[in-house]
Amino acid sequence: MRKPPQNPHDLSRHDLDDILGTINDEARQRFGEGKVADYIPSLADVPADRFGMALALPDGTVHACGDARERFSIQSVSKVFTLTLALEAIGDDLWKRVDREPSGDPFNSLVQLEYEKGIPRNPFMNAGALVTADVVLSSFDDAEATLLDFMRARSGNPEVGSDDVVARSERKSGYRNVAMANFIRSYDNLHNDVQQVLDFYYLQCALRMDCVDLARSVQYLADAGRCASSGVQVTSAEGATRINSVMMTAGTYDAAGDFAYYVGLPAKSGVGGGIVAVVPHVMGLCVWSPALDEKGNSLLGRYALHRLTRMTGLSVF
Ligand SMILES: NC(=O)CC[C@H](N)C(=O)O
Repeated sequence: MRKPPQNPHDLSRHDLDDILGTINDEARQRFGEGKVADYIPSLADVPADRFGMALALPDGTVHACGDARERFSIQSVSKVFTLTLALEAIGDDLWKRVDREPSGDPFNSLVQLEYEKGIPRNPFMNAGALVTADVVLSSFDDAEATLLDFMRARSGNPEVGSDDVVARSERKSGYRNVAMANFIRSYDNLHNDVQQVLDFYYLQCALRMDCVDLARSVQYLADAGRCASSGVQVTSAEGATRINSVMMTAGTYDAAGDFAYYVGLPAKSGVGGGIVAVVPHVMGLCVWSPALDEKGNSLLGRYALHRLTRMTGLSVF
């Protein structure tokens, strides 16, 4: 077994390519495990036997393997970026409307909302992401254009866009999200029209990006808020630390404890099979494989991040 380096900076570029190659080979041997999400009809057609992984360093270089250039529906991975926009727009006032505690419940759970009077547990469960979406809608004249510009600048890819077919499919089948949004509205914790909030939320979830785009997009969280693709200071060093901490405790829903245990990195998953993760001060990462485990996280994505932290010694613990 490879001995973890004493210092992450001891890893050469050759080592990184080697490690990605090994993980890619191992992951492909496990195709067939897990199940592609089918509750959003247009996601059900995505082939399960795909695996890609990419990592982006602060100097702008990227290492990738497998299907890292195949685009997929980023779904809840988008919640990292809307959280960043909302925090930049209204700062700590956000925490009056959404908490930052782990939920221990599935991403689409409604159960705590009534006890907690319409204040969602964290910005990464659907309920919290709807409130965050509402804040973004109230804060920018054209929230959709702001989000698209943000994603294009972070990824360095001007072609990033949202997939209308997926957004419409979710609009048709999103009964739970409709219930949740109306319930939150009944506590006055949504300020815009409910349908407008839902439509913005579906648009953000339906963004299509690949692993390289997404590794580049989260890299600012690994470099004290500075985005290598654009040279922009996206958030302060403190802002990046805070977002990473919420990813650590709530980014993978009721599997956050399991991720801390096996992976040990701030991470955010989506039901499209993508997971972004951050090695603070070292790199932004994205892994994608569409088949999910029973908690709704990519099964091979979790495996790959586990292997990466074990092979490199890079974990926050
Ligand atoms: N965990 C996810 O990726 C869920 C996002 C999905 N759009 C939903 O609202 O159900």
